[in-house]
Amino acid sequence: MKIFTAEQIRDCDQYTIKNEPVSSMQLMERAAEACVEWISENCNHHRNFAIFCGSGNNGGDGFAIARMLYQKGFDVDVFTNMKAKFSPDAQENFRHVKEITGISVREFKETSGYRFDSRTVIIDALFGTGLSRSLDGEMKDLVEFLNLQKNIKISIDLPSGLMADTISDSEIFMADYTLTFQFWKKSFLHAETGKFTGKVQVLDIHLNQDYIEENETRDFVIDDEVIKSIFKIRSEFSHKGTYGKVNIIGGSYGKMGAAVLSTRAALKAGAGLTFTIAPKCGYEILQTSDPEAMFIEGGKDFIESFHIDETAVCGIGPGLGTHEKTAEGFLKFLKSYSKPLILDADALNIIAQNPHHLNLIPEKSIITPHPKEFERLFGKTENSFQRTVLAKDKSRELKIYIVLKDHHTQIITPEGMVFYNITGNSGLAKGGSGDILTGIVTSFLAQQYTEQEAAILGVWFHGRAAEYASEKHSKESMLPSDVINEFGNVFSVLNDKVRKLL
Ligand SMILES: NC(=O)C1=CN([C@@H]2O[C@H](COP(=O)(O)OP(=O)(O)OC[C@H]3O[C@@H](n4cnc5c(N)ncnc54)[C@H](OP(=O)(O)O)[C@@H]3O)[C@@H](O)[C@H]2O)[C@@H](O)CC1
Ligand SMILES: Nc1ncnc2c1ncn2[C@@H]1O[C@H](COP(=O)(O)OP(=O)(O)O)[C@@H](O)[C@H]1O
Ligand SMILES: [K+]
Repeated sequence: MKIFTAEQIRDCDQYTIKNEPVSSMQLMERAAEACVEWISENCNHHRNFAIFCGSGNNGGDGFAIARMLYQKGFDVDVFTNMKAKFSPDAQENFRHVKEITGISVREFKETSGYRFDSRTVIIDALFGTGLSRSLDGEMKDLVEFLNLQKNIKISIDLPSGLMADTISDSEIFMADYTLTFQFWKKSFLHAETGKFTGKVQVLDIHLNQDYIEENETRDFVIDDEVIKSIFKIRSEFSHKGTYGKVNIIGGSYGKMGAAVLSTRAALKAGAGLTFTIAPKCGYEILQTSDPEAMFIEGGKDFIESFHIDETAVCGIGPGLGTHEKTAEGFLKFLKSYSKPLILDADALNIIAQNPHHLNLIPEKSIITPHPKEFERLFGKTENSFQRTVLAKDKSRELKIYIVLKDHHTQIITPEGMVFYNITGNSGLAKGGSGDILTGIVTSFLAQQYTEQEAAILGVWFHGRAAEYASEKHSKESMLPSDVINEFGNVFSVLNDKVRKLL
C-alpha cells in the first residue's frame, strides 16, 4: 500500500470528487459510515459517546458520526466551538446534528464540568490531515484534559495534534484506536509519533484508484497485496538444489544459541541445504539441536576462518562475537568476497569499528541493524524520521538494502524506497528474535527471491509468525523458538492466499 503525504491525500480527495459521481458531502458521509460500521461492530461494552468536533472536515466527519451513532440507538453528546467558522461540509453536518433533539451540543469549555461516565467513549474529530501547526490555547488545553480521562478514546483519521508526515512538538491526543481513511500515514509508523494512535484501522472509502496508481511515492506499507505479489508457491518438480544453499556463520562460546536459532529458522523457512559455520565448541549443540543442518568448523571457541562455499548464500553475525581473530578473519573474507551477504549483529559491530569497513560490504547485501547497531554504523540522529533519511542516504551510497529493525521495521532500498512492516508485536522484544530474522532472510535469498523480495517477505513473515506465537503463548511468554514453530502456519495461510482456487 502506498503511503501518501497529507497534501497528496487532499489531492486524492479532490480528484475523487472531480472525477467520480460523488460530492464532497457524500465522501464525508462514506467516511463517517465506515467509522460507524467499525464502531458498532467492535464496541460491545459502551453505549455513550462524547464526540469532539473541530471546525474543518475532520469535525465534519465527527458531526456525521454523531448523527449516525444516534440513529443506531447510542447516546451521543457533541462538543464543539459553536461560533467557529466551519468548513462548508462541517457546517452542513453540524446543522443536521442541531436538528436532532436527542443529541446535546455543548461548547468545548463545558468539557471540564462534564461527567465522563466510565462507559463513555471519547471520539476525537478535532483535526485531521488539515492540521497546519502545533495546538495552542483552548485546543491544547482540551486535548491535555481529554488525555487525562481514563475512557476509551477513538481518533478519526489522525490523533489530533499529529501531523501525517512529520514529527511535531504539539500536544497530541492519545488514542486507543485510530480509524484512518484509505492510507496509512507515515507518522503512524515511527516510534515517537506512532505511540499516539493506539491500534490503527484503515478504512476503505473508495478514493479514486487511478489517482492512487498514477501518483508516485517512495514510501509503502507491506500489506497482503505486496506479499502476494512476492511469494512463490513451491514447485512439485523440484529438488533440494532448487531451494538453494544457506551458510549461517555465527556462534561463539556462550552464544551458540544464536547460531542454533538462526540455522533452524533458515531450515524451517524452506532452504534446500543448510550449513552452519561455527566454532568447534558448538559442534554437539548444533548437531543435536538442528540435525538437518551440516556443521563446518570455523575455529575453536570462536570463528577464525571464513571459508565459504561460493555457491551458498551467507547470513553472518548471530552470536559471532567480536574477538580480534574473528574480526580479522571476517574483514579478510569481506575483502575477497563480492556476492550479496546478509549481515547482522556482531558482523555489523565489527564493521562499525572503522568507517572504512563500510565500503567492504558487497553491493546488494542486506544488513539488519537494530537502532543501536545502526547508530554504531552510521552515527547518531535526532529522531527516527532523521534516522530513515540517513538510512536512505547510506543505502544509496553503499548500494545495499538496510533492514532497520524496530516495532515497524523498515526495508530501505538503494533506489530510496522505504517499505514499512506492520506485522509483529512486542513478544519479539527478546534476545534471539533478530537471529531468527537473519535465518529467514538468508533462506529466502537462497530460494531465488531477489534481495528486495527476500528482505520484505522475510521481515513480514517473521512478524506474522510472531503474531501466531503470541496468540498461543502470549507476548510475555512466547520465545523465539515458538516463533519458528509457527512458520508452517504462516506458509499454509500464504499458500492458500496465492493458490488458484477452482
Ligand atoms: N472531502 C474530503 O476532503 C474528505 C475529508 N475527510 C476528512 O477531512 C479531514 C481534513 O479536513 P480539513 O482539510 O478541513 O482539515 P482539518 O484537519 O479538519 O482541520 C482544518 C482546520 O483546522 C485549522 N487548524 C489547523 N491547525 C490548527 C491548529 N493547530 N489550531 C487551530 N486550528 C488549526 C485550519 O485552519 P487554518 O490552518 O486554515 O488556519 C482549518 O480550519 C481529513 O482528516 C478527514 O477527516 C473525510 O471526510 C473524507 C473526505
Ligand atoms: N516491540 C516490537 N514490535 C515488533 N517487533 C519487534 C519489537 N521488538 C523487537 N522486534 C523485532 O524483533 C527483532 C529483534 O532483533 P534484535 O534486536 O537484533 O534481537 P537479537 O539480536 O536479540 O536477536 C527485530 O526483527 C525487531 O523488529
Ligand atoms: K482527529
